[in-house]
Amino acid sequence: MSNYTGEKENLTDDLFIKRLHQIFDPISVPIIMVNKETEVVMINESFADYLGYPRSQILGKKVETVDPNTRFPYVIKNKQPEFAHKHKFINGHTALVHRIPVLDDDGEVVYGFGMVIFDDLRQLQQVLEKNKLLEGKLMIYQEELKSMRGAKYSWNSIIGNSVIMQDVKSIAAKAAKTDSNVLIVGESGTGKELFAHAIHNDSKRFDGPFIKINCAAIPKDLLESELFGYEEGAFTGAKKQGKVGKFELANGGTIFLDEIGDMPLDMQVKILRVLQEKEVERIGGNKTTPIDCRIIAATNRDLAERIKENEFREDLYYRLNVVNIEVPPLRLRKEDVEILTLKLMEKLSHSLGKYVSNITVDALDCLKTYNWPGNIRELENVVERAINMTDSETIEIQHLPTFIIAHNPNEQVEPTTLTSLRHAVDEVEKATILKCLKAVNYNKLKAAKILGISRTSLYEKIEKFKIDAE
Ligand SMILES: Nc1ncnc2c1ncn2[C@@H]1O[C@H](COP(=O)(O)OP(=O)(O)OP(=O)(O)O)[C@@H](O)[C@H]1O
Repeated sequence: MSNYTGEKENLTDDLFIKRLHQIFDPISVPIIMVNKETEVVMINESFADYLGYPRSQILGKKVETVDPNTRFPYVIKNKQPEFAHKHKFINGHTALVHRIPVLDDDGEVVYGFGMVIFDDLRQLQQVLEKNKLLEGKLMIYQEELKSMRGAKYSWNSIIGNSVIMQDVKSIAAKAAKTDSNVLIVGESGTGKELFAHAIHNDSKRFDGPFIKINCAAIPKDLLESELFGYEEGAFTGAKKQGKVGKFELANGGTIFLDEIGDMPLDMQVKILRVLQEKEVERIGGNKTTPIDCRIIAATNRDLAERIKENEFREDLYYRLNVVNIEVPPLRLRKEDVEILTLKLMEKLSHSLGKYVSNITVDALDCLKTYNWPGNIRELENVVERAINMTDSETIEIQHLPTFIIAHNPNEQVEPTTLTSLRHAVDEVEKATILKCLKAVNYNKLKAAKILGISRTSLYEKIEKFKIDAE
């Protein structure tokens, strides 16, 4: 620093000005310096071009004579800089300029420094418009990225008013407020993933990423690179630029290890290491990256059993199972079937673009007595199928699959008896049609209306059941 002041003091004024020109000429931004008498002592080529005069005609002249609108006299008098001021030049251009007084050690003005930061305000306008557009686009991408990386579901997405579900939700809500690892257990299709999303969304990490990996769906030899990533050229077939692993992607947020019970033992060891060391190392890499992410794991396997069979590491189990959430199967909360069915009808009607809002009591009773081995996922499928089957706004019993209609909760139905059950249904159908035909004096149009089927379909059934309809 002392060098800088010392050197400047040794320079003659002429040399100093020469140096300034040498510095500012190569710069394409218009720059000017005036002395305290507002005489131009330096003007770079860019500024001279901008004003449209040769430099020799400007140097040494009072700046007011070159540019009558100049505010340099005020800046020098008031010793106050003006930043990004709008200025109309004699050449008719409106620009944005800085004017800065240069003070000596005693605070007295020695020079005035000026530069044009935008030589055409229309350009600035365009830049601002472009920026606005880019900001808008950025917001859309950020939203998209959030929905791709983020957790979609909240507590409201988890439908169920049964006491058992209320209890599970309240445990999960408490877990959300801690930063402990969570293990969610329950049969397939019970909504474990919904719980994982809701916990993340209600946690302090809600703003961070939510990264899901299904440990059972990814081939064993790819799982490691999915979880930990790899460096360039780590193995044959590796992407040139390498790959970021799920743990790194989840940094600052939550990683959801779905189907953890199916994770191979060697990978369990590696996960345990990440949990203990809180850092990951990419395959083929030689540096570790610190990781701050919460783990939510889920499984439909009996982990205690897997531990006994030496298929799951006990130490990993304890690390993951800090908070345990057990999502009950649907058969243990049959009181939720009605609300779930209605909400699913609403949701699926919307996505299928077919408005179906009612379900008959018979059809609903049938759903309530079924045991739902596939849980809510199965109910979702059944409701979707029924919406597709119905021609009205109502789901009726005949829109449900036969295996649900045939289900008898008090009796174990053997597959072989299903034919006779179907036969029984046929018998009931035949008797009902016959009764109806008799009641309307064999008027087929009236009978079809009462039975809620088309005339063609009635004729087909008369034919099928060999009913004497004359
Ligand atoms: N309580 C619920 N309310 C509304 N929808 C639910 C509920 N539980 C589950 N679902 C729906 O059921 C389907 C299965 O849920 P989810 O994938 O969360 O189950 P899972 O227990 O994680 O299953 P798996 O063990 O097979 O991965 C999803 O479409 C989900 O939206």
